[in-house]
Amino acid sequence: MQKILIVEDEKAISGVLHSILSEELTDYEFEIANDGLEALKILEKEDFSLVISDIKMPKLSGTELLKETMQIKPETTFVMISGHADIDTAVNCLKDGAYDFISKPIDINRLITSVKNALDKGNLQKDNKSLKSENNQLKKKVNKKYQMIGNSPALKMIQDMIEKVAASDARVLITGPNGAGKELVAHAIHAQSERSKGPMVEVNCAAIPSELIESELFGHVKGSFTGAIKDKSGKFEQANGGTIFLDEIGDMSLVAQAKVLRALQESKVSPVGSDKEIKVDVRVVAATNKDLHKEIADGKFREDLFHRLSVIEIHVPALDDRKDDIPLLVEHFAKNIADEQGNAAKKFDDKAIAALKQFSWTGNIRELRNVVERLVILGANPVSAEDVANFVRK
Ligand SMILES: Nc1ncnc2c1ncn2[C@@H]1O[C@H](COP(=O)(O)OP(=O)(O)OP(=O)(O)O)[C@@H](O)[C@H]1O
Repeated sequence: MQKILIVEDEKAISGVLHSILSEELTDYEFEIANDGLEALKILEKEDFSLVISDIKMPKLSGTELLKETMQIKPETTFVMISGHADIDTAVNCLKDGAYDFISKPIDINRLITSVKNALDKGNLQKDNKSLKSENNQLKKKVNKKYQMIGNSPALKMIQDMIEKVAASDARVLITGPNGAGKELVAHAIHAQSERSKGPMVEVNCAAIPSELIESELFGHVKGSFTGAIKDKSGKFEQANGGTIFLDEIGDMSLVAQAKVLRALQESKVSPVGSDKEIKVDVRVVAATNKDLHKEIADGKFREDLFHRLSVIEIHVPALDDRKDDIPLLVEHFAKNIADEQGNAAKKFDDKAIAALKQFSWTGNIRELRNVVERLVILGANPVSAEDVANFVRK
């Protein structure tokens, strides 16, 4: 039950306040202190939704009580009660953090309104605080999922770039071989940006047949082609206010590239079969494992689209080019796998790590994760170089 503290040296007044307010506010518990010092001792031990305090009191005045409480429990809401002579002091109390003051003789209606408003404000602040902390916890969880492990200079440079580009709305092209972490970079950019409040919509351009990509990206209206049985929104519209991640952009047909180019130039999309144009506010992040310069030279990728997409280019190097990241990645994956299985994480001894560093990782980090999982299941604890020799065929 939430509590209200009444601080008043005149027992007759505290008694009246108590009986009026306890009748109005049946959901609250009341406590009475006879002076500021007694109140401070109570406040040090317990939390109150509201303190209603007289200003002029022996031992510790209401003003001093307010100041002391703001030091230890700044979230406490105060309503001050002032005599005629101390109106100026009451106004100063507002500057020191009190919510309101009521002058004597007390007008009952004014008292009840002020107390109810003060309680509402306190509860709103509490809700706001708990929503903020819930939001922060969620963000931390998301950020953890897309955490980029490693301390090689290459990875540190990528992390630094992510931090910088996340603060902007610039389009980003992420390049690098399969399994190197391009998708992770895209998620990290979104998660660290202001747009993280909005959606992150992923499109795997290689997985969508070229005749369907336009409808997938921009939506369609009912009847615009066989199979369009109802209106459907496209991925650009779904990503409004957030980020669209165009994965494997190098595999998109030239026809689809032309349409994406138009959407990027105009920040508008037209659903298939409609002449309506929809304005969208979307940040575009694209990724490819192809060498787009070569694709352009071969006439397979539009140069104008390349320039639109690659305002910032982040290259994620192959794991073989940053083997220094292997020890931390192994430890990270071993811990993740143990968490998934509800076991304690297995250790890898130095020789096992050295053996893993000897390999060539053509499947990059994805392949390393699979190998760690195999070794965690099949190997001893700690996982040894013999385990690596026995269970990893490369
Ligand atoms: N630095 C890293 N730290 C931790 N995990 C990583 C890191 N880089 C990649 N991973 C993990 O490795 C796997 C492959 O990464 P991701 O899917 O981002 O690669 P990709 O380059 O997008 O691959 P593809 O081109 O095949 O789509 C994922 O499980 C990802 O979480």
